[in-house]
Parts: sequence; structure tokens; C-alpha cells
Amino acid sequence: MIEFRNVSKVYGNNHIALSNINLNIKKGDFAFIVGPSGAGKTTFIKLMLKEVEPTSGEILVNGINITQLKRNKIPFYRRNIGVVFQDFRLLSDKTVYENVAFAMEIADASSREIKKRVPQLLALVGLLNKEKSYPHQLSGGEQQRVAIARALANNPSIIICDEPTGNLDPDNSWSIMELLNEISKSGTTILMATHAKDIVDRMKKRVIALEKGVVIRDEQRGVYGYED
Ligand SMILES: Nc1ncnc2c1ncn2[C@@H]1O[C@H](COP(=O)(O)OP(=O)(O)OP(=O)(O)O)[C@@H](O)[C@H]1O
Repeated sequence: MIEFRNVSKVYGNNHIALSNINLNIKKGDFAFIVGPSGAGKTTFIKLMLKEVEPTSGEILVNGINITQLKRNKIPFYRRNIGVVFQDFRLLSDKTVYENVAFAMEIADASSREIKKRVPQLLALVGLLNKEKSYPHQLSGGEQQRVAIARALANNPSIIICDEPTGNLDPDNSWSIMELLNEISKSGTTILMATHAKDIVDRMKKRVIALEKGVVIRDEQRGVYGYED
């Protein structure tokens, strides 16, 4: 469902961020993207989100060649991808409920759908009792759960996580990983860029390792493979 065909990205300063990437990621896969700083992980995520364009090659998502997607189709395409960041990025002036509902509102969901789905999502992430709380009243782990509920709001086929446990203690990190694992079992593809060696080593998921813009390793039950 995600296919990179000979994808390269060269930034304006002639810096090669990704070089001739070929990848196939199936529906429901859980894949870690690892590699040293500057290896190209963020560029990979930006290509998926169509925030940057490849210099050459093609990216297919659910059978659609996104490199040829018309500009007016991009917002619709992005609804199919939920994104979870290291720093949560919740709206501070909205409650937990409103943060999740807002993601559906901007995707034109009806108020009926919103009223039905938001409590379901909050139940899934274990935060139904916090729906009236504001982000600053929540722990980091709880904020990340809200971010995951928001990422799932429009029923995406893919969730991209950029260092989602980077601001969390080990216990909260593990409960977030268990939640992401459950989500992937229900058929949502999860791509997670991370430097968290312990997590990658214990999860025994697919590991795609980038170095200097090249895939140097792609293992089904892989390990982190670096010492940092
Ligand atoms: N907008 C840009 N213009 C020029 N060069 C860039 C740009 N964005 C990234 N690069 C370069 O491309 C390379 C890959 O960067 P990228 O951000 O994808 O790495 P990364 O693996 O995500 O690193 P990190 O783990 O530090 O986040 C780096 O050498 C970086 O300096």
C-alpha cells in the first residue's frame, strides 16, 4: 500500500537527503524508521505527507501515485494519514474532546458523526474521563494519547509517528507503544521514526535503517543497531 520507486530527494543546496529509495510497506505493517541524525528520516516523512516533492522517482499510496496528485487533492490525501509528533502539538485553548473533534470538523464530518466518534476514540486511548480537561492539565503520556486519538479521527489507513516517545518516561512510552501496536493490529499501517533503541529492540517489528540517505537495512523482526 506504500511503495517508493527509485525515490531521491536532493535539496536546493545540492544536498542528497535520500538516494534511490525502493520500499514496499503493506497494509497493517508496523515499521520503525531508524538511523543517525541527518540520515533522511524526516525527509522520508515529509515525502509521505507531500510536504516536499521527490527530485526523482515515484511514491504510491493505496495505489495512487502521489507524485502526480493535483494540488486541490492534497488536503483529501492527507486525511488518510494521521501524524503523531514528539511534542504532541495539541491546541492549548481546546479541551481533549475539542482537540479530537476539531480534526473531524476540518475534514467536514457532520456533528452527528463527531458526537459518535470522539467518545469512541477517547475510550480507545483510555481518556474518556478527561474529555473536559485542557492539555496543560494532562501528563505527557495523556497528551500523547489525545494526539493519537486525533490522528485516528478521520479513520486514516496510515499513522506516521515522529519520535512519539521522545518526551515521555519509560512507563508512558511503553503504554503508548502498546496502544500503537493495538492500532496496527486493526489494520492501520504504522510508520515510526525513532532513536529509542530499547523500544525498537523489544518490539521486534520491521526495521528500516537509513544512513546518508540510503536504506542500509530492512529487516522483518529487526533491531535498532546503533549505540546511541
Ligand atoms: N530544507 C532543507 N534544505 C537543505 N538540506 C536539508 C533540508 N532538510 C534537510 N536537509 C538535509 O538533508 C539531510 C537529511 O535530513 P533529515 O531531516 O531528513 O534527517 P533525519 O534523519 O530526520 O535527522 P534527525 O534524526 O536529526 O531528525 C540532512 O543532511 C539535512 O541537513
